[in-house]
Amino acid sequence: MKTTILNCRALLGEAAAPSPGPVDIEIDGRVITEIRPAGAREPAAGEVIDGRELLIAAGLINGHHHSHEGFYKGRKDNLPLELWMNYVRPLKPIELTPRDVYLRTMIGAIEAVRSGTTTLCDDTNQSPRIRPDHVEQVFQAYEDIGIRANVGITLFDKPFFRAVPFVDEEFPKDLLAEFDGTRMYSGAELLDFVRGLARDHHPSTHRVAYMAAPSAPQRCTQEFLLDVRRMADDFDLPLMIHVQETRMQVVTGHLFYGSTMIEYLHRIGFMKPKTAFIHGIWLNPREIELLAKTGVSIQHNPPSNLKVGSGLAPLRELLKAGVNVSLGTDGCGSIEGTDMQNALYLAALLQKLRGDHTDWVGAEEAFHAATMGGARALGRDKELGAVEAGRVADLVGYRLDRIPFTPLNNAVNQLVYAASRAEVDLVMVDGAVIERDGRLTRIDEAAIIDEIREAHARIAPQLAASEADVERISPHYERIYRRCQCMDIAADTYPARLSH
Ligand SMILES: Nc1nc2[nH]cnc2c(=O)[nH]1
Repeated sequence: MKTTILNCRALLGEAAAPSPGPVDIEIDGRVITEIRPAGAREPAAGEVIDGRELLIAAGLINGHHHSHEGFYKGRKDNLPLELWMNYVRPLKPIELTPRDVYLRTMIGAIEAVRSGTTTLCDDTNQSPRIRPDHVEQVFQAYEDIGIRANVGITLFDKPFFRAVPFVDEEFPKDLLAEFDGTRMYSGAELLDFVRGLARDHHPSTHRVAYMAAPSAPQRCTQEFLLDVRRMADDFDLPLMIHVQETRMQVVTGHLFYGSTMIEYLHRIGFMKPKTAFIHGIWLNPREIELLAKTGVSIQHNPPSNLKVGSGLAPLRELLKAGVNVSLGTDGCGSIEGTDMQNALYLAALLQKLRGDHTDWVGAEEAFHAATMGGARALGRDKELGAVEAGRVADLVGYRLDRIPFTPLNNAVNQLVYAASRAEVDLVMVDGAVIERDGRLTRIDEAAIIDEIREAHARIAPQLAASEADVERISPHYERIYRRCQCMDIAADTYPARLSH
C-alpha cells in the first residue's frame, strides 16, 4: 500500500533539518521511499494525506515506561524514589484479570500515541507471579493501538525490599520473616519464560517485541545478571536496566560491591552496546568514560527524575564524552503520564540550571535524544529515528496552523518549547496511520476509558490495602534512607567494616 503526504514541511535526516520548502513524502508499505520538492510529480496511486498545514517529524521514542504503574497514577507526592517505590510494588499480590492488565497497559499507550510517540519501551513488572495470560495482554494492547513497543518483563531474583543496605539492622525480625517469605519466581524460571518471549516476539520481525529488562544491579544476584546478559547476547536483544538513579544507589553500590554500581557492572563484563542504563543521574567522570568506552547509552527521564527528586543527569558531560542519550518519561507512578512532549520540554529547559550557557543542552539536542538517541539505544539507528528515504515510516505530523507554531521562526525550538500534545495531528507507525485529526484510528478510546474507570473502581480497595501494608515498612525504610543520605559518596572507598 502506497501513501503520499503532500505539500508538508518536514524535519529531515538525522539532523532534523527543516526542509527548505514544502515536500511530498512517499511511503511504500512500511518504508519511506522518496522525499521530493512538493508537486515535482504526481503522487503514486494509493492514499494521499493533505500535508499543507503539517510539520512532519520523526516519531518520538519513549525509552522508558512501566505499564504496571498505570492504576497508581496520582496516588503519591513528595516522596523520594526509595520511599515512593514501595507503593508501586505491592508486598502481597493484587488480583487482576487479564483484561485489567490490558486496560492498565492502554493507560500509558494512549497518552504515548497522543503525544507523538511511535516507539514505547515498557519494563513491565509482573511480580510476584508471572502469568502468561497477563503478559499476552500487554503485547495485545500495543498490537491493538498500533504503536511500536519493546516490552521487557522486569527481571530480578532478590526481594525488592532487600535492594537497600541495612535491612537486617533496621527491620524488625517479624517483618523480615513475613516479607522474606513472599513467594518469588526463581531466576531460572523467569529466564525460561522470557526466552520463549524472545523467540516468539523478536524485534527483527515483530512490531511489538521483547527486550531484556533486568531491573537493577542491586535487585539481582551477580549470577542472574550475567545469565540475563547472556540471554540478551544470544538473541541479539536490546537490554535496559536502572542504574544510579539516586544518591542512595551510589551508597548502596559501595556497600554491596565495594565500588559504584557502574564500576561493578564493568568489572563483571556487563557493559556492551545496545544496552541502556536507565536514569544514570549520579555519575562520576570515570563512569562517564566507561559508558563512552563500552557504547552503553544513558536513558534520561526528566519528568520522573524531578517528581521523585532524584536529580539532574549530567547530559552535557555525557554528550561531550560521546555517550548516546535517549529520552523517556518513566511510568505513571513516578510521573503521572507518558507525555513525551513534557519530557522534551523538561530535557531542554532543565539543563540550563547547570554550567555555563555555552554548555547548555537545548531543543535540538533534546529532540535528537528523543528520536535518534532512542533508536541508537535500541540498536536501530539505521532504521528508525529520522525522516529519510529508506527508513521506516514512523512519523508524526504537528499542526502548523496553531498558535505554538505561529509565527514560524524555528520549527525545532517551537516544537520543543511551545507545542503540546494538542498539536499532534497525525501519527504513523510502519507506514500505517494510528492517529489522525485527534482520533486514534484503531481503538475505541472512549469505550476503553470507561472500562479503565470501572476496573479502577473495582481494584481501588486492593490498592488502599496495599498502601496500608507499605505503611508498616515505611518507617524502617525512612531510617535506612536517612542513614544513607548522611554517608559520604565523594570518597572512592568506604571503611572496610561497611562493605559486604
Ligand atoms: N523511577 C523508577 N521507577 C521504577 N519502577 C520500577 N523500578 C524503578 C526504578 O528503579 N526507578
